[in-house]
Amino acid sequence: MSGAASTTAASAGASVPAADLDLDAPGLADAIARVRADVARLHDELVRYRLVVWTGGNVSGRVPGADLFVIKPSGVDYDDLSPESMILCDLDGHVIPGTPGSERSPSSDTAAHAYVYRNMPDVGGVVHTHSAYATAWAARAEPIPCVITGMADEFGGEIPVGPFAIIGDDSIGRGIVQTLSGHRSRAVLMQNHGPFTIGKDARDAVKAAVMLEATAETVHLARQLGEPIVIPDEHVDALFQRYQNVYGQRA
Ligand SMILES: O=C(CO)[C@@H](O)[C@@H](O)COP(=O)(O)O
Repeated sequence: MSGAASTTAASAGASVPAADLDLDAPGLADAIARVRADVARLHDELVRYRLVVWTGGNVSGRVPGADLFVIKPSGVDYDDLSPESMILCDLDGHVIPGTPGSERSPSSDTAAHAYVYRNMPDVGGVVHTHSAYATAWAARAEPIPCVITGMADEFGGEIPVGPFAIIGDDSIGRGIVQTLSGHRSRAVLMQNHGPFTIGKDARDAVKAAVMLEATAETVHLARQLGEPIVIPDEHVDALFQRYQNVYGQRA
């Protein structure tokens, strides 16, 4: 396929530029197949948790060890998404020609996802939705204050707002990276648009999108009853540390 070297990037520690990859090398081919399957399947979670209407949201996942990611085609019904219809891109957001799905246009937000992968090397998944409550906060450009423990657990503080940005070029990506770099939150409310979430992989970014919407709804409801009480920083820190390091099952 593309590139001269037969690097099995998935098994290598460092990330290998797309042009140097042999996409048919077994390790890399398996890694791409896994990410294609995960990304296709995870769109069902957006529907299950009612984070999207029609085709208005997207999931992508980085291919471990390679300068590649997988994203959905633009405007295709979620019921019609399959691993083979996912689109493989390099980290400049260019579709890799000759690969399954490459005959279709990738998501309108491909440039934004690519910018995040280029500039946040630890990010392995990106999600965008227009989920109702989070988008309502985004419409007001108001950060969601940290007033419930579940939010401290998951996001380590308030959910920040990113700038207004035009769809289709780097602008959204720049806004996401600017806002989330050095921030504990894995979610940003892009002004007048909606939420973008990041994670260590695509599933983790979907989890952040689900938790964000629940948070946005609960804090909105709390505000109908009066002014919610902001959790002091030292408690937020303790909750975040416990949830991130102790909660759940340890390997
Ligand atoms: O936010 C927007 C457009 O406003 C897009 O993310 C959304 O409609 C989904 O587009 P794609 O189907 O991923 O191209």
